[in-house]
Amino acid sequence: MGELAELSEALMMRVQEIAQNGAEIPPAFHCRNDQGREIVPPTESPVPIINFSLLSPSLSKTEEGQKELEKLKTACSTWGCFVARGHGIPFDYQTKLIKTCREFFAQPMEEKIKHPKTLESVQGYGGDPLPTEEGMKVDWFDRLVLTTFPEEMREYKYWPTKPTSIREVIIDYCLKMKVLGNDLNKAMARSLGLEDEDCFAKQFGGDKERMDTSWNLYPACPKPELILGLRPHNDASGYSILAQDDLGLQVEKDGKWYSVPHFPDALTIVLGDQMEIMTNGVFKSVEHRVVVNPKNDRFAVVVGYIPDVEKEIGPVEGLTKDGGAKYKTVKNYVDMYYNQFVTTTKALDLLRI
Ligand SMILES: O=C(O)CCC(=O)C(=O)O
Ligand SMILES: [Fe+2]
Repeated sequence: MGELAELSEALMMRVQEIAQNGAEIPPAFHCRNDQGREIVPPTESPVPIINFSLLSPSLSKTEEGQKELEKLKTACSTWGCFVARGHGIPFDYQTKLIKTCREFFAQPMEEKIKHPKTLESVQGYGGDPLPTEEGMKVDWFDRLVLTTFPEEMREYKYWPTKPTSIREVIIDYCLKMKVLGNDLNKAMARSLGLEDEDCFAKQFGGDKERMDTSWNLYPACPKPELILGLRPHNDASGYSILAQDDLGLQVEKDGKWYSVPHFPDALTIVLGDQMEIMTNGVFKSVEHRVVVNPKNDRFAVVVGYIPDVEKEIGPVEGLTKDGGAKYKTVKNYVDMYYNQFVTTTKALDLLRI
């Protein structure tokens, strides 16, 4: 078998199957390394919790509103992450979303691989290629990745049709996240005291922002101390909005791993590299990873909120007054990020001035 064919075949094998077969965990998954960092449990985790409803512009002059904006600024600049409650997405709606995600992954493999990820694209159903050579390490998860907005970027060949509601659920949820993203862009600008509260929205491209969605399944694993659902990484997005059905996400701060607390009604916002660039380093792109549960499968629906690929982004004017720009401008950072992924130099480091 040729190398490419072998790799394609490997792409077809899924972590879910390995977990269901109950076989030994292949050594390629043995990649957990806590890097000597203490792990702070969720019950003691100080990861900030923001009440989104208090970020509304109508409250920004009130004491409560001011306090929450201040909290948002501290969360984004010291943690690069926060848990959002009071965001207005009904709890039933979120439950339905996660249910559809579970239904998708519960289908037989023949159904799911009708729209597989290919070697050319990160879109479709798949995950990390299973190793084809010695020393390759892989994460313990399967995922469905799709670009949902702008509409003209959709490639329906990667979009599943079952369960029957799936396309509608994906689009409708991303539309809701578009509204939330718009509100968050404004709130972040207000929290930084920027004159133009649309400065981030403009960088995202107005209505042309890109939104990628990733539906992640982390099968239960009897040996969570050996493996990672997702190895430490920073997101290439502006920020990612996560709905999860369980604990597992950890963020790095001051050399420790902090477990992100889980509330079924909450969404977690993880700041990516492009928000760090746009805020001239005031907000922080946060390193994060996922640990796996020994008993239960874990599901997460991630929406990457990303600047328009045609748009040049860079530090916003109001944040370069003292000391100038710390980052170069860049277009289509996501591609740059993935091109750098296999090297030792991070894409963000190439843009630092
Ligand atoms: O599953 C999670 O909680 C995090 C997922 C994540 O970090 C990602 O998809 O980039
Ligand atoms: Fe991530």
